[in-house]
Amino acid sequence: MKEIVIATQNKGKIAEFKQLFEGLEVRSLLDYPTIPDIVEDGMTFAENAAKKAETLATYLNRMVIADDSGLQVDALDGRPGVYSARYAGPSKNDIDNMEKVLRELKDIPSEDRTARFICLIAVASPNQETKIYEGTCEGIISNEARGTNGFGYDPIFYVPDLEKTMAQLTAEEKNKRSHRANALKQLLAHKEEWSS
Ligand SMILES: O=c1nc[nH]c2c1ncn2[C@H]1C[C@H](O)[C@@H](COP(=O)(O)OP(=O)(O)OP(=O)(O)O)O1
Ligand SMILES: [Mg+2]
Repeated sequence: MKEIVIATQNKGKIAEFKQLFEGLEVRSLLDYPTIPDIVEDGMTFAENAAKKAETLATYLNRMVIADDSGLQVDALDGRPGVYSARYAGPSKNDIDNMEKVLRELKDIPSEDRTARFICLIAVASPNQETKIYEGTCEGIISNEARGTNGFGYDPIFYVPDLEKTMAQLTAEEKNKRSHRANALKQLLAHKEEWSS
């Protein structure tokens, strides 16, 4: 079976990529525990995605993809943005991160709680220019957490046309419309750019 390597330690992302890349063997940083942590010090999702993909591609001497993603809330001037994973502190706690967002939006009415998930996927290969693909997914920040599927900010991300939070969707439903699925569609639509 053909395999794809994804430079991520996030179990939620890994589970989604396993479904999205149905038929491929998906490997991740969890399969290479001796590789040192990759510091995400970029100013943009694209920089962080490229750094994660390039670091592991150099280390393994093969093609690697990486996903840098996060939540952008309009009423918070785009925060948590690139700091989504560590929004409430270095422990990267999903519950604390969601509580912080809900607290900051406490007095904001629902029509002003617009937000989007963003996903940048980088494809890096040794001695090749790194390619970047983007996907987004629009929603509203709910007043409270609802649902237990997915990961990260999914329980507070309400999808208006489905009248559910992302965490109330099945994995199949999320994978049809998520920022990650949309970025992957772009990647697959531009295969000629990176598959040489
Ligand atoms: O579909 C999603 N549903 C809910 N939340 C999401 C999603 N996609 C990203 N997110 C949030 C989680 C985390 O707070 C941040 C990603 O941060 P990000 O640095 O890309 O990932 P990470 O540090 O968890 O793992 P890694 O860097 O090893 O891939 O955005
Ligand atoms: Mg990260």
